[in-house]
Formats: sequence, structure tokens, C-alpha cells
Amino acid sequence: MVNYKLTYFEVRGLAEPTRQVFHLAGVEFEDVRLPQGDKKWEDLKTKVPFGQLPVLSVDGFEIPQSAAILRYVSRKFGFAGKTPEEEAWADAIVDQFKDFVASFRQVIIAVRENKPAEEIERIKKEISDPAKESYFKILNGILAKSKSGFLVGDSVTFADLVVADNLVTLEKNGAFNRSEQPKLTALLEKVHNLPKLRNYIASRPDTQF
Ligand SMILES: N[C@@H](CCC(=O)N[C@@H](CS)C(=O)NCC(=O)O)C(=O)O
Repeated sequence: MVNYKLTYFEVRGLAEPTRQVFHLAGVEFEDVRLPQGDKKWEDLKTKVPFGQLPVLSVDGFEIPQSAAILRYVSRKFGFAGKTPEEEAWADAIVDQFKDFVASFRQVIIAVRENKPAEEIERIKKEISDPAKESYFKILNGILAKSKSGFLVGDSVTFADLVVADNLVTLEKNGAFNRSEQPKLTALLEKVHNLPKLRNYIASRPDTQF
């Protein structure tokens, strides 16, 4: 049996879609969640391939970078799309998600740097709000044409997991309102009600990110 160990911090963040692929596939893995500020991290940081987490160890072979890890497990367990074209669409949606997240990073940095509230509001209005509008429009357009209710093809892919988990984060941080987004809400609920995910979602640690 292959030994999988996924190491990350005590949040959903960049590791959550990969955790969900393991649950969907019914494949056992060690889900290591280091508490923020854990002293172990100082030492581990010098040892992991790119000095950051998440890292997936596969029988001791370490893979860094969350997107590479997620694609690797999704391909291996059948959640990457059923054809090269579906795989390309799953990748495209995740790339679009990354563009959107980049717009939010500026708000997070401004908050961290204790920038005045007006400055944070300005960044939101000029960068994050239009980016969210465009991202939601793209996703709604895809879902309007989807027969399955999933973003790609007729079954769940890692693109659905990435988008759904980000909707959770947006909702927890006041940037996603279910009553305003029926299609995205249906996607989120569809993913969370997948029989192999339902129990995990209900029992996982509740975190802001
Ligand atoms: N592009 C990388 C980013 C990884 C990253 O930023 N990891 C953060 C946690 S979300 C980290 O390891 N922070 C601790 C540090 O840099 O010391 C990925 O997607 O895996």
C-alpha cells in the first residue's frame, strides 16, 4: 500500500482540495496539520523542497506546490477530467481562480500592513470587486451550460473542489452571499453533498481560511 502524507497548516487553504480528493477516492492518507506558530515548522522549513507547505510525501518522495499536488492526486484517482480537453478546462478554471485570488491578496496585504480603512476600501472597489464580478460571471456562464451541474464534464473534478472551497472562504469573510448566487450555491451544495465528502465536510475543523 502506498503511504501518502500531506503536510500543511491548521487551515483549509491550499491543501483542502487535495484532502478532499483523498476522501473522494477513499484512499487513506496522513493529514498532518501543523498549528500556526508551531516550532516544528522552523526546522521543517529547511527540509521541505521549496521551503513552504503544502507538501505531499508519496512513500517518502516529496512533491511541493499545491497545484502540482492537486493535479497529481486528481490524475491518479480520476478527478482531473476524463479527456485531455476536460483536463485543460479544469486547469483553465483553476488558473482563472488564481487570477481572482491574486486580486484579493492585495486586500489581505493592506489589512496586514494596517493600512487605513479608506485605502482598503479603495483596493476592494478598484481591484477585488471587479475581479470577483468577472470571476463569478465566468463561473455562472459555465454552469448555465452544464448539464451535470459540475464545472467540467459529467462528474466532479478538482476544479469543482477548488471553486467550492473558495466559496466557503469568501462566505466566511463576507464576500459571497448564497441568496445572490443560486448557481454557485447549487455547485457548493452539490460538492458538499457528495456521498464520499459529506461526513468529512461535517466533521472537519471549522476554519476562517
Ligand atoms: N505557491 C505555493 C504557495 C505556498 C505557500 O505560500 N505556503 C504558505 C502557507 S499558505 C507557507 O508555507 N507559509 C510559511 C512560510 O512561508 O514559511 C503553493 O501553492 O503551494
